Amino acid sequence: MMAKLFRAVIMGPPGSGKGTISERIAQSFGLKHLSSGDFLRENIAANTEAGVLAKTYIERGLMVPDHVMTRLLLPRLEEMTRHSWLMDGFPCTLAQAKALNSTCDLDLVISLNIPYETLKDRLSDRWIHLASGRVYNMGFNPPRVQGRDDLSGEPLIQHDNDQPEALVSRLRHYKDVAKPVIDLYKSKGILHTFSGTETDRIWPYINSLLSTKIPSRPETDTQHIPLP
Ligand SMILES: Nc1ncnc2c1ncn2[C@H]1C[C@H](O)[C@@H](COP(=O)(O)OP(=O)(O)OP(=O)(O)O)O1
Ligand SMILES: Nc1nc2c(ncn2[C@@H]2O[C@H](COP(=O)(O)OP(=O)(O)O)[C@@H](O)[C@H]2O)c(=O)[nH]1
Repeated sequence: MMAKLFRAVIMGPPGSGKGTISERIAQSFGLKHLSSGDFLRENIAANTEAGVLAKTYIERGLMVPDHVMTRLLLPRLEEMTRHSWLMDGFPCTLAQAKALNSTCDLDLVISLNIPYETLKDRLSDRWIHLASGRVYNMGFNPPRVQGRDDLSGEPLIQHDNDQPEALVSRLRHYKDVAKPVIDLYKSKGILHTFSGTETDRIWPYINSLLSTKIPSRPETDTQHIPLP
């Protein structure tokens, strides 16, 4: 019998630890970590029609329009018929959530609720490897060689919009657009919210929630993760 696949979304403001926690979930539970930012970077690098369009928004520090995001992501998700996944960075608007809803049934949504001061401190110290999207933090998870990506050895950069001046408006925007999405998932009974200032303290709670839903062993290319 074909086992059911597990599909989850992680939401939270910039700097809330979506990427960091997604990596831990992927490692512990074998879900594929999908990231809207990674899909966009791939499409930009490959010069696809959607990638060329998305680039014009990202370069101006703007969100990519919903119709571009859904055109880019939904076909990729529809192809994922053999893997359980965790999506980070999508949906981030109600229109995106409705479009996702028409493609698949989510099992679980994780929402991270992190205080502003914590976000500000983390982001002002976030260093990024542009080509891969890998992130570092000089205190929390520093690179092995200062200023260099662990895998490629290429230089790390900081985004202007991670600096405190840009953060207030990014957070306001997140709150406005995420609220109806969070309300939607709450009404479906699949929303789980985690609050705190340290990823290491939030992680055990997420880990134990997921342990009740999926076995903690890596998924191979040919296996489906069965639900208990
Ligand atoms: N779901 C989405 N809808 C619209 N635009 C998006 C979406 N996801 C990503 N983008 C755009 C805006 C982002 O500036 C850009 C890169 O995304 P991402 O790698 O997630 O970085 P980010 O630094 O803005 O997010 P975060 O700080 O939350 O990690 O792509
Ligand atoms: N100091 C500190 N930094 C953290 C913690 N969790 C994540 N980070 C760092 O904070 C930044 C934002 O995390 P990230 O996972 O990119 O968040 P995202 O924007 O929600 O995807 C990164 O530089 C992480 O390395 C934490 O508990 N403490």
